[in-house]
Amino acid sequence: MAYILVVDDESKMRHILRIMLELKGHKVKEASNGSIALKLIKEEPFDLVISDIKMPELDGFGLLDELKRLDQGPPVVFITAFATIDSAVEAMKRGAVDYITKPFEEERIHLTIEKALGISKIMEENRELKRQLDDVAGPKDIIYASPAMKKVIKMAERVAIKGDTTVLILGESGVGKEVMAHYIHKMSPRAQGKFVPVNCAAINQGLVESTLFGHERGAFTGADRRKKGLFEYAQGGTLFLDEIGDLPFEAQAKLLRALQEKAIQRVGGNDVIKIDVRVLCATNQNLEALVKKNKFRQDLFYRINVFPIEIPPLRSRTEDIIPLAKHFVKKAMGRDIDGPIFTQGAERVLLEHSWPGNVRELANAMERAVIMASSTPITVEHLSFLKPNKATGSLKDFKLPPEGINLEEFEKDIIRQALEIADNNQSKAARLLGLTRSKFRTRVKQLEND
Ligand SMILES: Nc1ncnc2c1ncn2[C@@H]1O[C@H](COP(=O)(O)OP(=O)(O)OP(=O)(O)O)[C@@H](O)[C@H]1O
Repeated sequence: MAYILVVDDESKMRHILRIMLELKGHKVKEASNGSIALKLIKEEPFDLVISDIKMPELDGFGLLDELKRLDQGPPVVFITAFATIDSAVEAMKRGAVDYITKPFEEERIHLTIEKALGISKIMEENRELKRQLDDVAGPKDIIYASPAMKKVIKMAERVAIKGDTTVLILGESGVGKEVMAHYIHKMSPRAQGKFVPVNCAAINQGLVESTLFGHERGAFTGADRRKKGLFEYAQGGTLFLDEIGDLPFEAQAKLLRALQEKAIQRVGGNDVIKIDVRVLCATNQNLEALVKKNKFRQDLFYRINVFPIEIPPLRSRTEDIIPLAKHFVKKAMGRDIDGPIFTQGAERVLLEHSWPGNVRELANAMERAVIMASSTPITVEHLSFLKPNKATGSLKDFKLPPEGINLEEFEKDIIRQALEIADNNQSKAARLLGLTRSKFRTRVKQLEND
């Protein structure tokens, strides 16, 4: 038994197919065009779609294209009125798994459907395998939805496969530079090797070279044993040099040599040790400005700036805020969550905050909100520590446009916004507008009556 969606603008055709399919024990739903079908497919788990090609609004090919974009739709079998090779070939080229011809031959239809259902099962198994693979090899924790991040990820994936290219990851503090470095490693041919992150700003200045390149016994006071550095430790894998702008000047020369010669020497040693390590760097400083101030070597800057990737601040990719926030809430609660995670008002507060500390600030805020809320949905109250920019009584930034406004509509809109932020609590909404609850109610009533 399978769940099949029949899409045709002719109700008679849908009816004939429904009867044929139901007699074989399948469950059937009908749609009269591609748009309706698409909506249903997003809501329900169909095993198969049988669709006409020519239909008003969204035709069969359009539906197929949309399903491909969803990347998880059921397989599609087309119905063609006349068995012209052309439309059948076009259908298969576009990704349909098969086609049936009108007038229907019952036996052939059932054979086609059995075959298509077999393909459906394989597609589902493939998806499951891919999910399992992602769990093992891929970082599933890089969350994004914004076009800006999609572009960045695409670039990262493109450079990741070039397993030796140095990448410079730029962006404000907390935007996810380390997460990105890890992602590049995981998507690269070095994924089986180690990912070794090191924060250049956090290493004791005097020990930077020894930390990165290792030292021989007796190289300096306290070096009572030979020690391997992080470059050797990362052999075959990826070394991530975070806050590269803070690397001391002398160590920069040594790093440049290591990158150019793919070899290092331990501090106090003469042996040249070959290294097979990809270096990824990150900074939130302006390296060019540091070069001008003679704080960063120009030659090293050119060497590491081969492929810069800039991660935009969270405030300029607002589409990422809610998916990230939901991810952090689930993480903080340690489980999946049924039902809404945020109220509408809470989402609005999250979207309106400017997130100067970027994703890190959002992660910390969600941890705090979960403690305050203890259960979902999280409301505006649980986010009160975010202190939204409070509008001043005079609305200084609001300028009356020369063509004027409709004051009543404006007031209605402000009241609607207040209710949204207050999660429909009238007292809270009144407070947001500096009104008493009774005055607020009178206003609302007046506007409703107008
Ligand atoms: N796209 C993302 N998906 C999921 N988690 C993210 C994402 N981006 C950042 N994070 C999380 O936000 C926090 C900060 O990220 P990360 O340490 O990578 O930032 P950073 O830019 O390297 O910061 P800094 O400049 O301070 O070193 C981490 O807890 C990280 O897991």
